[in-house]
Amino acid sequence: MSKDSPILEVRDVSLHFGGVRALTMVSTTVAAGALFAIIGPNGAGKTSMMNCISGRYRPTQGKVLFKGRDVTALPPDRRTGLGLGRTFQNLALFGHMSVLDNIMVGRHHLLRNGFVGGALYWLGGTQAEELEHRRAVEDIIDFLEIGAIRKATAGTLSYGLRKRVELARAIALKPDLILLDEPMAGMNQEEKEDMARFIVDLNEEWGMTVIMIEHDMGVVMDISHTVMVLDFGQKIAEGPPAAIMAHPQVRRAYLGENDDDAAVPPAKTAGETA
Ligand SMILES: Nc1ncnc2c1ncn2[C@@H]1O[C@H](COP(=O)(O)OP(=O)(O)OP(=O)(O)O)[C@@H](O)[C@H]1O
Repeated sequence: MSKDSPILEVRDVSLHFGGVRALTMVSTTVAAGALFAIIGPNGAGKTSMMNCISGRYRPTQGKVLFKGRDVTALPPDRRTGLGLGRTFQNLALFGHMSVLDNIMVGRHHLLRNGFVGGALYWLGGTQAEELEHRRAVEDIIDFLEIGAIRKATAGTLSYGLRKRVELARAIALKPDLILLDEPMAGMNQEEKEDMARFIVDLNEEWGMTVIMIEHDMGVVMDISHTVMVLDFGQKIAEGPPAAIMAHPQVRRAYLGENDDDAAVPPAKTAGETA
C-alpha cells in the first residue's frame, strides 16, 4: 500500500434488515492518517456503517476494502489481525478486573495472534516477549494518564475513566485504524476535552487513522479532518468541517436549523454530496 492509498474504502454498501434499509449505496474512502467522523440523526445508519467496517455485519451489497484488500467476507477477529481496532458504544470492560489487567487482555490477543510473539522470537523467547509486552502497556498507561488508577478495579471507576480504559485496551492491539463509537458519550465537559485531546494525539503522535461516531458537534467540528453525514441510510454530505457546517441539507437534516426550508424532508433530496 503506497503512502497516499486510502486505508479504507467503502464501495456502494447497502445493508438491509428485512424491510429496513439501514444503509443504501454508501461509498467513501478514508485516507491513511485521517481523523474521520461519521455523524447523522438517530437511526441514520452510523452504527450500521461501523459494523460493516468492523465485520460485525456483512453488507447486503457492496464491498469494504482495508489496506487495499477486500475484507467484506472476513469476520471481525480476522480484521483485527490485519490492524483494525474498535471501541464500543457501550462499555465492554471486565468490571471485576484491574485497569492493568483489562489492558493486558488486549495485548494477550495480540500475542495469541503471533504478531508480537513472532517478532520477538529471535530475542530469546518468553522473557523478552513479556518485557516488550509490559513496556507497550506502560506506554499506553502513560499516554492516557491512567497511571494513578492502574490497580483500581475497572468497575469502580467513573464513566469517563472507564471509557479511557476501554480506549487503552483498544489501542493495546496497536491498530493502524481505530473505530471509536461515541467516545464522549455520557462524559462531562472536562472528560470530553481530555478525550478529544487523546484522540488528536493518537492520530497525530501515534499515527493511527481514526474513524469516530460522535454526537457532540463541537468536538466533531473541532478535531475532525473529514466529516461524513448520513441521513436515512444515505450519505448526504462529506467534506471538511467548515463545508459540512455550511451545507444546507446538513443544517436541515442534522443540525435542526429552523428556517423556512426546515420543513423539507431530507430524504427527498438525499444523494447530494458536498
Ligand atoms: N440488528 C438490527 N435489526 C434490525 N434493524 C436494525 C438493526 N440494527 C439497526 N437497525 C435499524 O437500522 C437503522 C439504522 O440504525 P443504526 O443503529 O445504524 O443508526 P445510528 O445512526 O447508529 O443511530 P443512533 O444514533 O441512534 O445510534 C435504524 O432504522 C435501525 O432501527
